[in-house]
Amino acid sequence: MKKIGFLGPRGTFTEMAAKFLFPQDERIPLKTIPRTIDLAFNKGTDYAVVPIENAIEGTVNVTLDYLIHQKPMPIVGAVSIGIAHHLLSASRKEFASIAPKKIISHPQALAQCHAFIQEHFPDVIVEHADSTAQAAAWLAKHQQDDVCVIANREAANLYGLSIVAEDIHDYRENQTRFLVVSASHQQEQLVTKQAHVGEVTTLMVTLPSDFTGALHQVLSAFAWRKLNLSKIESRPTKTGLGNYFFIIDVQQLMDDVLLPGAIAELNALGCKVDVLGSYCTYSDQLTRVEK
Ligand SMILES: O=C(O)C(=O)C[C@]1(C(=O)O)C=C[C@@H](O)C=C1
Repeated sequence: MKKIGFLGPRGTFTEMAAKFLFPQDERIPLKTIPRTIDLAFNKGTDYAVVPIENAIEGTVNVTLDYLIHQKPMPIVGAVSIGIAHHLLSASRKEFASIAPKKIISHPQALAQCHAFIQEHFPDVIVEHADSTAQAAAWLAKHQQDDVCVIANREAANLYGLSIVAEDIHDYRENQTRFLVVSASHQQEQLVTKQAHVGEVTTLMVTLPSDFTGALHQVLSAFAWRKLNLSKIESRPTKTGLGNYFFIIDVQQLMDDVLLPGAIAELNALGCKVDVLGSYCTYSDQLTRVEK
């Protein structure tokens, strides 16, 4: 049985993702995303499952930055999970009669429900927790009537809280993509074939400084080879204002010809290229996106 680290406690969305990919394995809840990554890096777990991107709020910067700057590890898989947020209370009151002074949750969850909070509780104090389930566990312990948390149904059941408002995320199509990273395992077939929706190679490209049209030339190296890109994102190198690198997702696994050719072309332009992973992607929606 493998050991899977995830952002805990039990009842997080990350646990849903870990359970989906590793239903038979031992799942180990950890307090924060960095700690989850640390343990996999030190080979205390076989895999870490960490959130990377949300359809409403975008990249989970702490995951990307920590993986790049602190504990680099290959990405060996990714899974997208449908995300539904609910407002949870320790009391049994109806929505119309609650007046929370404070709403606690993970910053990503709070951001995904921003419009709901503004509309219904414009003066509420918003407090960050390490995860949605951690906020739910706190409320179950402290039983405060004037506090609500945002978390999922599983957390409501686990911690005995009631759902006072359902599906409070601001846009219906809410999904989060989670990465599976490992210091000890290669990419492998993680779940049943039906959940497999595609393949990705993630590259980190640092442009040479002061090179007019560099990004244009980088993109051309993929374009003329007909390599499809599904994401391009810039993040600061943390070496000075205005210094950025690019994270590029190419929609295919590493091959012998096209991707090595594109990388060689980028190197010739003076770019530094790191392959962060070449892996299969999965989804709980069970639909294969044909290329
Ligand atoms: O707090 C949780 O339940 C998590 O699993 C973290 C997390 C995230 O960081 O994006 C995961 C999915 C949702 O987007 C909200 C929160």
